[in-house]
Amino acid sequence: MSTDEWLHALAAELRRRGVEAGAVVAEAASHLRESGEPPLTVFGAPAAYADALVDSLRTPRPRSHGPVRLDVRGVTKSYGRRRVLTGVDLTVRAGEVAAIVGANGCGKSTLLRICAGLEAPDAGTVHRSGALGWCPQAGGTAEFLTPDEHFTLVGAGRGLARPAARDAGRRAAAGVDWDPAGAPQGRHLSGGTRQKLNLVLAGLGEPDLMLLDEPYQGFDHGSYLDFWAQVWDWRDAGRAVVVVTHLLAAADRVDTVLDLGGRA
Ligand SMILES: Nc1ncnc2c1ncn2[C@@H]1O[C@H](COP(=O)(O)OP(=O)(O)OP(=O)(O)O)[C@@H](O)[C@H]1O
Repeated sequence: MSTDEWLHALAAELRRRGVEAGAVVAEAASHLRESGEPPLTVFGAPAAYADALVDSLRTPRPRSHGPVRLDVRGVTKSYGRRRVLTGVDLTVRAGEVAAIVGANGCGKSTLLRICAGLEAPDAGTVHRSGALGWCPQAGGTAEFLTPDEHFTLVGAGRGLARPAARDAGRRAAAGVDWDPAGAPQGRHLSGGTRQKLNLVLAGLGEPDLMLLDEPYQGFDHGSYLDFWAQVWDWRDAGRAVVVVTHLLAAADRVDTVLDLGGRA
């Protein structure tokens, strides 16, 4: 069965089960592109994978009773005449993971930037508590600094001495299958490796609230799985994590799915 045939079959199986197929199929397609492996090896038969997805969407996890780290109320945002967000609410507590999902252009990154305080909403409020870790979708690294220099610089801002920052950065990098020791300046890193650097920087100093905008772009399949393992570890350590993602396959394990729907 070719990848296209498998994806069509998955879409049909999901629709048959009453699940909106678009985002899930796009996610599966992106995995398959990255992994280069046959769909039957990665996901198994379309019907069985659709069953597993539907089951996972029905399994609620007990909610955390930790303190609220992010509270978004009635956030509305327009660019010119174009309304991007309308009355968005989101609450994330310590020990919880929230996923922000939706079609390309529906406002996921805009919402995350507003949550990070990088942009102001037209209406509504955002309250954060605790230290913030931020991983943008792209950019965020310096062309002329090595990874170790990034760790030192960002670590200093978070109260870490130089050796502690470097060790923490290298340890976190190993968690996504990357060894940054002796790595070249940012401008010479591949796109996926730059994203690994961004992700490691977001987690430096163990911030209470992590805002991650599709942080796994360019990761190979193994690093992508490592990323989610890292997210569950952060959650279990009591951190609040918000991930912008197309990856509804992780919906069984996140505490909140905020679906911003179709294109704004
Ligand atoms: N600074 C800006 N000025 C004008 N329009 C903007 C600005 N930032 C975003 N937009 C528009 O707002 C809409 C939402 O963009 P946003 O990047 O938040 O979507 P998204 O859901 O994150 O998309 P994707 O899944 O492709 O990353 C898009 O139409 C985008 O072109």
